[in-house]
Formats: sequence, C-alpha cells, structure tokens
Amino acid sequence: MNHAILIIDDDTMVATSLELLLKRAGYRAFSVNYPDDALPAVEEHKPALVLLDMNFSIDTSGRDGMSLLRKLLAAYPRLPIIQMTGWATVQLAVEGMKAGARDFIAKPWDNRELLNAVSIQIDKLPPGFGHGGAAAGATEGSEKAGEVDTFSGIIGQSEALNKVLDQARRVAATQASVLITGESGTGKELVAEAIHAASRRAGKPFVAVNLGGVPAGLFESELFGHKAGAFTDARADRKGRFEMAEGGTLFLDEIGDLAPAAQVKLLRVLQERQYERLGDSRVRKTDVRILSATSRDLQSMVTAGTFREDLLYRINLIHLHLPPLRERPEDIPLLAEHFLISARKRYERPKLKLGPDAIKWLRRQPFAGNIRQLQNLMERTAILAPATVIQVEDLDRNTRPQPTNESATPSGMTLEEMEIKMIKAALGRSGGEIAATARELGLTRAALYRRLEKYGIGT
Ligand SMILES: Nc1ncnc2c1ncn2[C@@H]1O[C@H](COP(=O)(O)OP(=O)(O)OP(=O)(O)O)[C@@H](O)[C@H]1O
Repeated sequence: MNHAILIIDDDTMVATSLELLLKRAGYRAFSVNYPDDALPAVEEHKPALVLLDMNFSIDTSGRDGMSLLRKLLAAYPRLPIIQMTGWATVQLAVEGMKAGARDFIAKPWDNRELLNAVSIQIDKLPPGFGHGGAAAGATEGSEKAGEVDTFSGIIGQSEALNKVLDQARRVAATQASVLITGESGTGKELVAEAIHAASRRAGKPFVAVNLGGVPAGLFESELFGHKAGAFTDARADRKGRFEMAEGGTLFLDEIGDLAPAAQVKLLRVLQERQYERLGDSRVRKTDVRILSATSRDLQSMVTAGTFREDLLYRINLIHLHLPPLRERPEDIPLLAEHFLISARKRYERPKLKLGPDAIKWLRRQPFAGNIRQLQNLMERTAILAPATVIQVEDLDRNTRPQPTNESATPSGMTLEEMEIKMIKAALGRSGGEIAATARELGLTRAALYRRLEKYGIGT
C-alpha cells in the first residue's frame, strides 16, 4: 500500500510541484497551505511523513514553521517530519532537528535528494505506521529493537558528551554535512566514524584524509586522483579520495589547514558534485557525504579572511563541538579504566588496576592533549608500573618532564621514540596488517596512517 505524505507549504506552486513529484514516485500526496490546517490534515490523512516548510511568508523568521513543528510533534511524537528551509535558515533547521525533526532539505531542492530523504524515512517506519494511522503509530513503541548503537565505543557519561552524541545520532541518518570541532585528541575522528557507521552509507567506505598533511602541490592528485603522466611523478593512474569514498563518507580532517587555492577547488567539487582526475578530461560524478573536523576556529578564520565563508557554509550544515576532557572530568575514570583494560591484555598484566587515589589524581589533571594524552599515559603506565596497583607516583612519573631530558620517559626514551617502538612492534605482530595494528594500538586506521607518515615507518 502506498504511504501518504502531507506537504505543508504556503506557496501553492511549491506544494503542487512537490505533490506531483511524490505522486510520480508512487506516494499518496496531499498538501495544505495554512499552518492552522496542518493538525486537522494529519488527523484526516494519517500521513506516514510530513514535509514541512519552515518559512511561511507571513513571517520569514521561520518562527511559524518552528512552532508548528513543535505542535505537530507534541500531538504525534513519532511522526517523521522533514523540514524544508531556505539557505538563510540553516540555523533554524538545526534547531528543528534538535526539536525532533528527522531531516531537512534545503530549498531550492534537488528532486533526487528529496525523494532519497523521503524514502530513507519511509524505510525506517515501524510496520503499520501511516497505514493504521499516524496517531496510532505516533505514540507506540520505542527505537527498533536489536539495533546496534555505533556510538557505544565512545566512552563517557558526562552530560556534555551525551549532548553531542545525541545530536550526532540524530544527524547520522541524514545526508547533512557535519563539521566536528574540538581540541586535538577529543575524539573527532571517532565520532565521524560512528556517524558513518550509523548512516545508510555504513556498507560503503569511510575514507579519511588529513588535509593538514597534504602538500599544496599534491592536493588535487590526493583528492581527485590523476592519470599516468599528468605530472612528473605520476607513473600510474591513481584514484583520489573522492573516488575511494564513492557511495560512502569522506572525512576531511584538519580542514582549517587547507590553503586558499585548495579551498576553492574543494568548494567547486562540493557544489557541483563532480570532478576530474588530474590530466583526465572525463567528468566523474561523486556521491559522498562530507564530514569535516578541525581544532581551529573557522568562524574567526572567515573574519580574518583565511577561510572561505562559502566553504564553511557547505561543510557546516550541522556543527558538533566536542568539549575538552578538562570540562568533563567525570569521564576520566571511565576512560582510564577502558584504556587500562586494553593495555592489560596487550602487555599481559591482567591484574593491573588503578588505586583510588590515582583515580582522584587523574580527575584533577588538565590533559591538554585530551583523551589521546590520557590513553598514552595509561599505556605507558601499564608498561612501566612496578606493582599491580597503580599509584599516583606511577602516573605522575609518566606525566612529568624528566629533569635530565625535557621529554624523556623513565625508560630513557622520548614519548615519540616509545610510540615508534610500539607501532613497529604491533606491526610486526600483525604481519603489517593496518586494521589489526590500529585495533591493537587503540587507534583509528587514519590515526595510524598519520603516525606512519609522520615517523616515516613503511609497512
Ligand atoms: N570518548 C572516547 N572513548 C574512547 N576512546 C576515545 C574517546 N575519545 C577519543 N578516544 C580515543 O582517543 C584517541 C584520539 O581520538 P581522535 O583521533 O578521534 O581525536 P581527534 O579529535 O580526531 O584528534 P586530532 O585532532 O589530533 O586528529 C583515539 O585513539 C580515540 O580512539
């Protein structure tokens, strides 16, 4: 049976063309032009989905759309609503998502994108929803049973982290570009991976590229690929990151480090959704979802003229900010425990545990390097602690700079040397297998690649 879709838009032209589009796609579509008619129309048609225009012309601020959204959700909490917004009201769209809307489409819309967004929501409906009536379906049931929470590997219980993760869960199912900000080591890449894994692109690749590490001259080749002979070192054809991520997600890490010329090239591809390999005139279409991350303040960079506003606009439909660890000390004991458990296995010290004072001490540390620093500290301590109960002194010794050599550890090695040693050892154990090595070290694949590149370690 065809699902019913209700369109709420005061522009009759828009409403009619949406009705036509949806009918052609096999839905039963209805529309109303006045906010006051919305609730009675839901009663009457029992839609499986509502397309709601947020900008009624009576009040272009979008307040009307917002209050109607809230009213609809108050009456039918489980009714899927897709908002439609103009570019100028992205902020409003984000507010709407927080209020419970499932997705949003920017006007003017792209037919394929709109139908895609509609079918994603329809596919998620519980059986009978929108047939037996929105009101019945709207109040029944909770989330689908048996669903894997792809965010469960992100440890922490602080309100600050949970708030971000809730937003991330909500936007995961949409196609929206997400910008993840936060200091180094706060888990931006981890969140990006979880968003990808929770999205309908999960079966397709997640490709990360560290834009800070790509030399300006290699930017196009790295992202779009090249044809053999395109430049001196281009000996063979090469796929770019966009091509590798086709159908999946492209994670643009350190996007704030992108040079102005590269910003223009990236923007063009994001706008046109097509690109050419260097030295190849064939135009390739791209279907990737863009997630970006940076520890920089892009808004200030826009003001200073070092980051393009139009690019920020493209990548920043949704903004998630990961708070530094010092602002969520309640997460520290859980994280420390989590890292200790994996280090215990790795270094075959199953009895190792944290003493109560050590936990208190950890909670007070500033952790400028955030979770990565805590992870390294637990790792080093697991190797070096003399007894099974880790004491404050064991942790402190591994944190404090040594008097003889600023960055030397008690074993005489610098942290970098130690990291290199650990990476090489793990690579040896896994026979050079990247995924297994990354897992063993508690790193993401991209983070491991970054380190291999940084330390010049070949696999
Ligand atoms: N909440 C968390 N639970 C478990 N592990 C975490 C959490 N947050 C971060 N980590 C771990 O900390 C390390 C750093 O995280 P990640 O690489 O995602 O940070 P980042 O913000 O992307 O850092 P950078 O900006 O330096 O690239 C990783 O090994 C990651 O697995």
